[in-house]
Amino acid sequence: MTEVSLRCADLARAFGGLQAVAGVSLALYAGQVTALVGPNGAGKTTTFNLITGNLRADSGTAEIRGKPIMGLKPWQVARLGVARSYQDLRLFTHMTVRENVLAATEVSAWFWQPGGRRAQQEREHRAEAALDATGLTSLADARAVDLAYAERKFLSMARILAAEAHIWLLDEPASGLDLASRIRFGSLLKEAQTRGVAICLIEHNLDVVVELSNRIAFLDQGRVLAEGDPDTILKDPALAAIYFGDRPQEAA
Ligand SMILES: Nc1ncnc2c1ncn2[C@@H]1O[C@H](COP(=O)(O)OP(=O)(O)OP(=O)(O)O)[C@@H](O)[C@H]1O
Repeated sequence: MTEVSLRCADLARAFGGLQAVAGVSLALYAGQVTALVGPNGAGKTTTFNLITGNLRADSGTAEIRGKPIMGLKPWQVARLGVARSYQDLRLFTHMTVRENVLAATEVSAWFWQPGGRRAQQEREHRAEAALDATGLTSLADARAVDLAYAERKFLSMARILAAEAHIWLLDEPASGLDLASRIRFGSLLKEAQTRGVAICLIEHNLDVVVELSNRIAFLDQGRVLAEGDPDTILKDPALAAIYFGDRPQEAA
């Protein structure tokens, strides 16, 4: 059986009267891509926020390789090996591409480590490798704000790579990418899978989901309605009706 990298159970979070996440249970496996699929407002990004400590859960549990993480701060979760990307990318727009990637390497620089030249060189080496893997080496000295859209998406991925995390939570990383860029993106994921990274992908484009994911967790109204292999989930007419906004109860 494949190793479980992250497991959460019964996660819940309300915003006032709105139950955004209503008892989500989910496992992410080493070397596998799990796609979180569901209509707008289903609770996908909020689930990420609960896992990463960006939001506090009202209830539920989560653990990384068996270590409980509920209540930890985002930086503490990051140090347990979770890297996360955002829909709005959250780059340091006025820093250079290289500086953006170097900043992401600091997550694994433990505060008691002697800094020293060697540690610095190791971080620089990781940053250069991430730039190379994402095709950004020639743009390393450009400011993030001056990059084209697809290049910004790849910069966000370079930051993930440089963090050397074993769990990646990616919020719509392929949205707006053309086919060639999507293929490049797909090969980054494949390479990470071979290294045992557990990847969770929020994705609206079902072609991308089929291309890249091993499993789907289908969310609706804060709940996982179904989980399984992409073929089975995407062929389910009831889920398709929900996904495309055609619920039977809304038809009247
Ligand atoms: N900080 C917040 N305060 C109030 N309501 C929120 C907050 N964050 C999310 N919500 C609401 O919670 C629900 C779930 O939002 P969430 O962003 O998790 O959905 P999603 O599945 O990621 O949607 P999308 O696919 O559109 O990004 C939505 O109704 C959203 O408006």
